[in-house]
Amino acid sequence: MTVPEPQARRLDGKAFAAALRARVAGHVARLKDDHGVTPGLAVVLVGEDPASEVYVRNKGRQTTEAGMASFSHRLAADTTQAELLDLVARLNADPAVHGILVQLPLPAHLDADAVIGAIAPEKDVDGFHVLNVGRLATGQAALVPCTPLGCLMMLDDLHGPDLSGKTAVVVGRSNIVGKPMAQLLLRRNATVTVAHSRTADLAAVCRGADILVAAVGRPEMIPGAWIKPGATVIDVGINRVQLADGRSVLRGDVDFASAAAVAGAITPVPGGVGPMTIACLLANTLTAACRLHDLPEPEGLTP
Ligand SMILES: Nc1nc2c(c(=O)[nH]1)N[C@@H](CN(C=O)c1ccc(C(=O)N[C@@H](CCC(=O)O)C(=O)O)cc1)CN2
Repeated sequence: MTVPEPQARRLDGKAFAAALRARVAGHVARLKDDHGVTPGLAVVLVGEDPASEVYVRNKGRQTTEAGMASFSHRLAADTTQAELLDLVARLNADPAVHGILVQLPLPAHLDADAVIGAIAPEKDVDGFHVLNVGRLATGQAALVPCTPLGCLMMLDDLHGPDLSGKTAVVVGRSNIVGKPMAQLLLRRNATVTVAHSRTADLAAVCRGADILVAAVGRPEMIPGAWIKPGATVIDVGINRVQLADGRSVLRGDVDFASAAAVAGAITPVPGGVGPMTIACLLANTLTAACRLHDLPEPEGLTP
């Protein structure tokens, strides 16, 4: 089998995230020195999902490294809805906590929508509360979901803040990625299509995209043949795949080898969008702290 030559620029999310974290840490140090405010992030994990354990540990470590206060709440898998809501109410009322994040997925017996709806919108650093969703959709100051915010920052860096005349296709319509990503691209004046599993001729729709964001959660579903030559490809998929030799590896929603031979720029998996998720969480926590204390927000951390 011949492996196609990569021609696309590889967008290094690890380096981008490290630079963003350093910027956030600088702002946090100034906030502490000038105003005596230490941004605080509370992360709630219910149960023992192994991937969530890793993400939550990384969130706590990176929060502390940025000079912020980290509050970790680990609850048993059989925690009741009432117990979880009680914790959220206490965090809402705690002045040392500026950001609250409940790690998803929650165990099946818990109602995630109700839990997210109970988080004070001004502390909802995930940007999942309906008030923040509505604010984003209507162009008002919102807290924006971390993964799409990270994608936007990488796109801004590559294309600048105006995507007028460009066609963007988002494959996937989740509340966490697909829908907010489409809103953010609209804000940048792109002409946006949201495609999904019921879209007719998905290949042709994708081939029309100057910017293609893949967020479907199906390993390597999008081949290079679906990509417009020179397009920017942002791969949000993080799929764990078992190889024939027994090894477990991470794969995106895009077939990297064939896509990189056609695209102009592409994010890899791992090391693309993933690391931006936690860096943007830190940025959102800083933004929330500034807003809660009525202080000016640092530039470039919100869309
Ligand atoms: N409350 C939330 N829950 C979940 C979110 C979220 O934004 N808020 N997103 C995902 C998980 N997630 C953060 O919580 C997350 C996913 C991936 C990465 C990341 O850095 N990925 C690396 C690979 C890591 C690995 O080896 O597994 C990469 O892509 O390079 C960070 C955070 C679901 N839940």
